Amino acid sequence: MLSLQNQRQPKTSALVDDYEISDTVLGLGINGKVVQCTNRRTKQNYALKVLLDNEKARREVDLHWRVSGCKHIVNIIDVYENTYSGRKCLLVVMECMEGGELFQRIQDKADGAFTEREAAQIMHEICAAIDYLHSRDIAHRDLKPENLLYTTSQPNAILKLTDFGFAKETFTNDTLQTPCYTPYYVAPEVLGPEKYDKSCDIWSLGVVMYIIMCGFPPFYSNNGLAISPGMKKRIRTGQYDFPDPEWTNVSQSAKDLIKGMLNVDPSKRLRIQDVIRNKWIAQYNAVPQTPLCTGRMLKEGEETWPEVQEEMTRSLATMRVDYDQMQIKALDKSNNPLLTKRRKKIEEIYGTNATARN
Ligand SMILES: Nc1ncnc2c1ncn2[C@@H]1O[C@H](COP(=O)(O)OP(=O)(O)OP(=O)(O)O)[C@@H](O)[C@H]1O
Repeated sequence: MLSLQNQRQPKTSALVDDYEISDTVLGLGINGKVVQCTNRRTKQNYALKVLLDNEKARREVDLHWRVSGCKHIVNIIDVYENTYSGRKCLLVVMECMEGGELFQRIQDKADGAFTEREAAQIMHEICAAIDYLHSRDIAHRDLKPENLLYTTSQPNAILKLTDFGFAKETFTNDTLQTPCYTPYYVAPEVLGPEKYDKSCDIWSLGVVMYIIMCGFPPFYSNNGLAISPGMKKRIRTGQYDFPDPEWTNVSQSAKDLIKGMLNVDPSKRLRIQDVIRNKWIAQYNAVPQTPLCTGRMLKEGEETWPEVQEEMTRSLATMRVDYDQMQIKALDKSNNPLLTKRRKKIEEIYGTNATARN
């Protein structure tokens, strides 16, 4: 159930009255196409994402809209609720990110032109987006290369995070949203551990930073199959290294930061506050200008890049499921008397499996 508080309402007028939809496809995702559209009055170009209107889509739009004010998050301009061939759709008009994906831009740089300091600046921008979200108790849960886009192809372009399809409010627990539950009386910590969802974003930050520094991922499957059992084990046990020669000149501070973000235990993993306070991020202007081999390695691995993306997508999906289950277990084990009382009441109403619904 979505809170109506502060929730903006989509327009019910026809989108085509205000925007002309073009044939230019900006990107493809599991939820459909993102196409270019043009404001009829201002002639400005925008990106249009079409979603089938359902509860999941409403949540995506609501959360994305709420955090649209952040400089490092793709801005939502307008949302329409229109019907096409009898199907209700949500039409999301966003700023058009003409600069394309982060890793394409790094790959396009001349060999040796990309330095550790630039890498730190990029991480600083991505961390600003995650900090904005986490401080508002929202976890993105789908932070991956293709969701990091540049405003333009100019040198001063801004890097922004998009795609809130898996975003989640970290203090809302569906299991407790029953008529007998009054949220105003309950302290946030009573609602259960919210750390798992946020720690998923920190793991992604660690993987993205690793790739930014060297041009290949920390975990990959040996047999070419996306997320093989071996790869899953390596992720779970934190088996990755910093091989030579790509990592030889990279600073120890950068490696330590990655280690902190890829800690296998989500409760020991760094939090976004630790990350943004880390010297390598906070004082990115003082990071050494050591040339990195990222561009060359990305070029060399161009053919396998779709697999790298696929693997990260699957790893995140696995992690979301695992963490949701850990969260439910942690809730079940909680000794908090108020929670126990509520759980008993829920069980009286819905039966014994009620607390496992999510
Ligand atoms: N505002 C934008 N400007 C330009 N291109 C965009 C914009 N938003 C999305 N795209 C492109 O469209 C692709 C798909 O968008 P998005 O990730 O939002 O859709 P999705 O269906 O949720 O995808 P996914 O499969 O990643 O979950 C992006 O990877 C990107 O290439």
